[in-house]
Amino acid sequence: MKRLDDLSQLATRETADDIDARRLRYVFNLSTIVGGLVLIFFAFRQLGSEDHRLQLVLIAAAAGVWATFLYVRTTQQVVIGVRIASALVALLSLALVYTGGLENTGLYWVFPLLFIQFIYLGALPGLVVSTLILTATGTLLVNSDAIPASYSYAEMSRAMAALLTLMILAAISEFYRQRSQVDLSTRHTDQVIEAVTDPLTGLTNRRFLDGFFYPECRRQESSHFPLAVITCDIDNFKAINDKHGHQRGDEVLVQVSTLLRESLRGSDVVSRVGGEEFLIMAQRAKRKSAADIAEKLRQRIENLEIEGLPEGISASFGVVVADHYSELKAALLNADQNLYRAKNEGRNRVVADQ
Ligand SMILES: Nc1nc2c(ncn2[C@@H]2O[C@H](COP(=O)(O)OP(=O)(O)OP(=O)(O)O)[C@@H](O)[C@H]2O)c(=O)[nH]1
Repeated sequence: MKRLDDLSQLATRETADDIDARRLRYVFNLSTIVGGLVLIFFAFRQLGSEDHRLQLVLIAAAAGVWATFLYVRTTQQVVIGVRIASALVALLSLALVYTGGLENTGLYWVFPLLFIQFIYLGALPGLVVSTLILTATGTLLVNSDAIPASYSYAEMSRAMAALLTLMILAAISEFYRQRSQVDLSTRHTDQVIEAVTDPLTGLTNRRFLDGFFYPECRRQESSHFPLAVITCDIDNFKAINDKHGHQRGDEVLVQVSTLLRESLRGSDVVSRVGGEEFLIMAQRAKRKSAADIAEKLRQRIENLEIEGLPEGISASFGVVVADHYSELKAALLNADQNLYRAKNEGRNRVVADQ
């Protein structure tokens, strides 16, 4: 199970989380840059006005969103940036309702600003923040005599009803968007796991090595190297199949796979890379311990008791240690050559580079 957890982490890393984080980053960048420009545009349109309150609000909001944009550019803290932007947008919404905005159109601008809360925060936090904004807006409108803006009763009641409807629709839409994204990501993860898992033994396969493990070795060189590359091949497997049948042969493969998996550390990678051939990658292993690991495995396979196979089985091993990622390709070839030598020298043995 642990193996599958590791795989699922690897499989999801490039998909759901990253794609959604990218979506949020794009929306944040676009909304803060364009939003700031729109605010400045309206602030300039207010130049002639005697009341400078709205102008100040618009300029302060533009400065705030641009500063948040710069903060995210330098720190890469998109989630914090989005929360700050959400707070600024909430304050701007209330300031527009309070001042009345340009020619008393403040209430209309609350619509897009409320919608942005859902894009920034998602369904539930968006609902909480927009409920607070609507409550505060309602409070200001109930006390409309005490605020500079002047709205008619019909305008206020229609705006509140429409805002409430928008909030509910936006929450439902965002909720289902998030849910379908989780569904898609789970489906994708399942497909990736299936593609990189050998169906007979449950071990990882060559696709896992090529698609995930080797790239990970390149990215995180220090946590993988020195890397012991151990090739393992069951001896005379064709004879086992011929004598005991293909099904018994399959059982041998399953038992050897379980033995390999259980004999190694959770961080070691065990893959079935051919019919009766396995590739083991022991991370941060020393030259001597790599050969010892292979020898331990050889002995355990030799002592494995398999029902209906009284003569038992054996396996040959080729071992090489790669100190750096640049040596990995050559190490894989050399490990194969060592395995070939082990077969030629009589099988049931370990051949390791000194
Ligand atoms: N039961 C079973 N057999 C398989 C599977 N995949 C490959 N094989 C068989 O494994 C056998 C491998 O035979 P060879 O490559 O000649 O190797 P070997 O007999 O083990 O001989 P050495 O490797 O030289 O010791 C072939 O007969 C394949 O048909 C599988 O999934 N299940």
